[in-house]
Amino acid sequence: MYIVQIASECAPVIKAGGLGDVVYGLSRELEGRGNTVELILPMYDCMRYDHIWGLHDAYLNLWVPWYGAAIHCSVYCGWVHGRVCFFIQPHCEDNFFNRGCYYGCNDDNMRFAFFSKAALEFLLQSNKRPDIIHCHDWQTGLIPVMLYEIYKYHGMEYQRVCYTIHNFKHQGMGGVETLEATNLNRPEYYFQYDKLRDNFNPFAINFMKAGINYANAVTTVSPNHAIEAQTSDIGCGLGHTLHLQQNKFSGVLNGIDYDFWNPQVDRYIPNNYNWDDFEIKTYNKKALRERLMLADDDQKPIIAYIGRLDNQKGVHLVHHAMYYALGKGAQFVLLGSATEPAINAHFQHEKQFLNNNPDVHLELGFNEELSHLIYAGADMIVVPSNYEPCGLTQMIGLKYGTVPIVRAVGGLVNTVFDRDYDQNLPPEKRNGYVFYEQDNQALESAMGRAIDLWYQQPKEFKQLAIQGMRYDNSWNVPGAKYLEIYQWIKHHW
Ligand SMILES: Nc1ncnc2c1ncn2[C@@H]1O[C@H](COP(=O)(O)OP(=O)(O)O[C@H]2O[C@H](CO)[C@@H](O)[C@H](O)[C@H]2O)[C@@H](O)[C@H]1O
Repeated sequence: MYIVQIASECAPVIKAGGLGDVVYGLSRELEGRGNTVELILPMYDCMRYDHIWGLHDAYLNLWVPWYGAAIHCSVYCGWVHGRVCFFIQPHCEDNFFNRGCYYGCNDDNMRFAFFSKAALEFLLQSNKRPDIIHCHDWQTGLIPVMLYEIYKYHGMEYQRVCYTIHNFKHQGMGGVETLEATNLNRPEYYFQYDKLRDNFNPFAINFMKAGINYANAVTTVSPNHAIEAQTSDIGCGLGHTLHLQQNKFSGVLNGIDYDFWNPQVDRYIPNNYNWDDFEIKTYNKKALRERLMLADDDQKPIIAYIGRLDNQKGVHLVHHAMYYALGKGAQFVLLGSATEPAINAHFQHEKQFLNNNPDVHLELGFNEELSHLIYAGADMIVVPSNYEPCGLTQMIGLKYGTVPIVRAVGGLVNTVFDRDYDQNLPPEKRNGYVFYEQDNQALESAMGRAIDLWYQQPKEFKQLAIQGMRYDNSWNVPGAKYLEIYQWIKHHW
């Protein structure tokens, strides 16, 4: 099959979070199974150009219709760790992707509406006719709309769309101007509830709702989250839309790329290891302590948090986890970045306050290399999310023998099984600790059990970590599931 992925991120060249990992990892798996896969991405000024090989011009005169005129774009092509990627660079005063950031601009909706339009225009003009267009999150929600309302009539009638939602919280809103800019026009048509009109704001069109209504198949990133999104407020107002479209909606658990996230071959960690030489992990722990200038004390476990610092991630519990760990005599390492000024200020303040404490380190910012050392060096990783569509950090933790302590939401439920209380799996299949409520006591109940096991029954703790390492969370199974979905939409629509 010929598959084109269209997204706003692809790790490691463009990565703000888990979306980037998934776009890269899934593409690699699909290619490994004999499919042709290409990616279309924005050409941001701030992406990691050092991860692109052989960047060359691929299509220099792409004219993208926009507001009744057209914007001149160049398309460049290069390899990102083996994946063929096309980068779209518009030449216009808006400088859509030369903003020094991936997201967070006031006109994000216009930036990505333009990107979606440009991606389709590139396919059309360069005569690319993939079997499947797989697009991701709100940034590309308008793609199936434009495909079926415009491009279908210009020679793209056989393309089918799979749309994957990684986070319902960010849906992308626009007004009449978005319809004008993209040449969709006809507000009286699109502003209907079964089309693009937002379920709550009658004056807005909703990009994600558009994607759900127009794509041939819609997925989210874990089976449990697919249920949550339809039946609770976690669908952020799209529950009803999903319910109406339930025949084409499902949850496919993400995988992680074991070429990149694998302690046996990871080139960012000083000592490679696996479950049969698990003791080597302690050298990474030592290296982590040295790197972050933590006290070199073998008698303490290291507990880590890695992730964006925002309300989704349960920041109040992240904060509590830090002090609870210290109170229990453990060390704590946090790697995270906050986009919200108040949350950023809070953790900056904590960092200063704890500056002289030899048992804690807060690294505020994005640091891919350091994240690998933390996964390899820590004993436990805490993921106390308010909601979590899938969650990759617990899966990476498992692979690195770093025991996850998670709240029972979203994909965390599908991947972490409580050592003491899981009812469905025998003890030798369990791999971490799970808590349910959103308060400090709930977090403590799980963290306390984990830390106590580390201190009191180290052999048992090691056994638990190794059981986690044996889990297969690779892209193997999810890759096959996506191919089934692609086949289904290719033959049934
Ligand atoms: N400061 C930092 N420095 C270095 N690396 C950092 C970092 N902060 C995060 N990372 C890395 O970014 C990734 C984050 O994965 P998450 O599952 O937390 O994704 P996120 O919530 O962004 O995305 C959404 O999409 C993904 C993918 O579908 C879903 O798993 C998730 O539930 C959903 O919220 C991991 O690879 C992690 O190591």
